[in-house]
Amino acid sequence: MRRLLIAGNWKMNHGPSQSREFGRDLKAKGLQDFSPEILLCPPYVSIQALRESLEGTPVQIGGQNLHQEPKGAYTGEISGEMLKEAGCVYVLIGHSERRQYFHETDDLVHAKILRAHDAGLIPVVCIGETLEERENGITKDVITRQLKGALEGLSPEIMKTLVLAYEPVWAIGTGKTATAGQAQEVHAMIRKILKESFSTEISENTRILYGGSAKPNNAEELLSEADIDGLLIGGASLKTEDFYTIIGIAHQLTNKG
Ligand SMILES: O=C(CO)COP(=O)(O)O
Repeated sequence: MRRLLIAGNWKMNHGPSQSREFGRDLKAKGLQDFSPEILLCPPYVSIQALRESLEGTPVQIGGQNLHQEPKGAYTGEISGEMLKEAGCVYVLIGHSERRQYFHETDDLVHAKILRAHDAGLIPVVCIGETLEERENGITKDVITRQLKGALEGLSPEIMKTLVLAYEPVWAIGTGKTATAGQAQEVHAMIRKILKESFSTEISENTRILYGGSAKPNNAEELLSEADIDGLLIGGASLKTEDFYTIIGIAHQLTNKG
């Protein structure tokens, strides 16, 4: 059974005071009886404020990235251990903005997954094709390459907890959501690759989130698809009301698998 996961990626938005305010507002709405797992990934400096303001709620905190080494002379970077100590449970790895602006490769994504696991964090590994790749009809090749590059050789132990997020680059921050059908098609393909590369069990148990202009008005349609096990939300996760509404929609739909 795959428990739905509703995750927010705040990217470079919401400093400590805004995060605290968001946390207070969300907590005030009451989250105790919701069935989906809830995750928020704020900027590093806001982790503590958000965690403290959501104390006593089921909301979990995640990092947006980590360095592939455990420590050392890497100015401006953050380690998995530090994220863990700060209270993170998850960490995003290989987001398309990291791949595009910070030149992260599939090999680096693979190294970061291993590091996250060693640090006791659950990786949320992001994959997705660009508009050009989709228009050239190579979505399947791109997804296959990203998946194999990131996951090949990982132990069943890591695969058992790891979460995938399919985020078509052309749908991120553009207001252009993949249709539920387009997303489902790729999610089903990802599950097939997992089955071929690992096992039926891993394929059936791995959660695959969708990300890219997910909003209150399309959440139900997306989450109703058989292979969509949650959402990774950018813009709409910055507003308490929108994020809360999406969690409520997921609650109504409960688990998959
Ligand atoms: O990149 C995303 C989440 O990681 C999606 O961002 P938007 O929801 O703003 O399109």
